[in-house]
Amino acid sequence: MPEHIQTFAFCLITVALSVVFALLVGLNEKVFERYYSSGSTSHRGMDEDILSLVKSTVPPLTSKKHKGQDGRIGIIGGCQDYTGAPYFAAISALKVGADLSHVFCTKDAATVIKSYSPELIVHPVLDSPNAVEEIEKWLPRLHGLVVGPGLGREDLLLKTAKEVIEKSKARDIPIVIDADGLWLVTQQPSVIQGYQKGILTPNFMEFTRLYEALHHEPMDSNDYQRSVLQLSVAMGNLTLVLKGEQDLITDGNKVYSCNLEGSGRRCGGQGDLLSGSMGVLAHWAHAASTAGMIRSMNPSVVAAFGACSLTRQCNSQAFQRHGRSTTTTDMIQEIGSAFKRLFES
Ligand SMILES: NC(=O)C1=CN([C@@H]2O[C@H](COP(=O)(O)OP(=O)(O)OC[C@H]3O[C@@H](n4cnc5c(N)ncnc54)[C@H](O)[C@@H]3O)[C@@H](O)[C@H]2O)[C@@H](O)CC1
Ligand SMILES: Nc1ncnc2c1ncn2[C@@H]1O[C@H](COP(=O)(O)OP(=O)(O)OP(=O)(O)O)[C@@H](O)[C@H]1O
Ligand SMILES: [Mg+2]
Repeated sequence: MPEHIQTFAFCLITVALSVVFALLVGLNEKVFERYYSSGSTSHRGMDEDILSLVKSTVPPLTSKKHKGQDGRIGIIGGCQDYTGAPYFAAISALKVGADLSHVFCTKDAATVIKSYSPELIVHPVLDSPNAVEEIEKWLPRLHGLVVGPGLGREDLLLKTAKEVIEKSKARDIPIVIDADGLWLVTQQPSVIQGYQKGILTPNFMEFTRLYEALHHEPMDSNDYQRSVLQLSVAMGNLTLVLKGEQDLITDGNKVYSCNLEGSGRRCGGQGDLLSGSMGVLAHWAHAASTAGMIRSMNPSVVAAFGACSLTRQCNSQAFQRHGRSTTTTDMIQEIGSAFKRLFES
């Protein structure tokens, strides 16, 4: 066969093989997409869609606003044993973009928390005899509440937290429940059951306790997605975030998985950064939803996904600088640039 015909045949076969290969890859992607949209949803396109929804909820910075308009967030927590957790949550809320951050804690925790930062407004009322009245006075001025970081498990403090949750629900305030607030929910699920502006952020142990309290059987550790769906439904389609290697987020309809790369560093306090940021993002998402700017997704799920992505991005950035010595304080220093990268670019 002449040489030019041989070359032509070779090119033809190469082109044909490339076309077949491209078709197979395309088909594979379709199957992948179908699989994920019917089960847990986590792939780049979907992540970007949710992140752009989060972006759309971020209020613009303009010279026309007054202090407080972008969010006044309250943290219920801080007792003799734990002063770091409410501080981490409250300062994270500010760093994400809330204008004011209030901490309602016990008397002996207050001076300690104030001394960490002059930016926080600290109310030493949580163990006072009229604690609920003292906190209730502030509720009309709050846009979001985070209940639980460093709250402790004393009955009296949990009772106060419960009454504050009830009062906040009556005012339609978005409520994130974390840490010892989840201990309360495990004892009395009805305190938040069915509240559409509520979000629970359990770590693995907190989730296990909640699941077993509601389902009266051990959870299936081979299928966390199913367990998280079941628990959300049992809680009246409440938004849940099961934190871990992947953060699983659901309102009982679909499970979204946030697996943006963090690092292998698991220092205490990362969960507090998450719940504090979520308090702000929940306020922004519900405000955007009321204004008709989010229609396709539950605003609580949007806020949860945004806060998980932000926490993991902070973890990754802090780890690049500090490696094994990374602490939550280092992560908090990254909030500004992580936020910009995820939500303002
Ligand atoms: N600096 C501070 O003041 C801090 C205080 N914290 C407070 O400490 C209190 C107790 O919180 P905890 O988170 O310790 O709650 P728990 O007392 O329920 O303990 C959970 C335990 O589960 C373990 N765990 C987590 N994930 C696990 C997994 N996948 N498999 C097995 N074990 C797992 C953790 O190591 C922890 O010991 C809360 O009030 C919390 O806010 C924490 O937020 C950490 C920082
Ligand atoms: N294995 C993991 N890999 C990557 N990121 C993780 C992993 N575990 C947790 N995270 C991230 O850290 C965040 C906090 O989760 P964590 O389980 O540390 O909460 P926590 O136990 O409540 O923390 P805290 O010490 O503040 O109470 C999660 O939302 C997630 O973004
Ligand atoms: Mg925690």
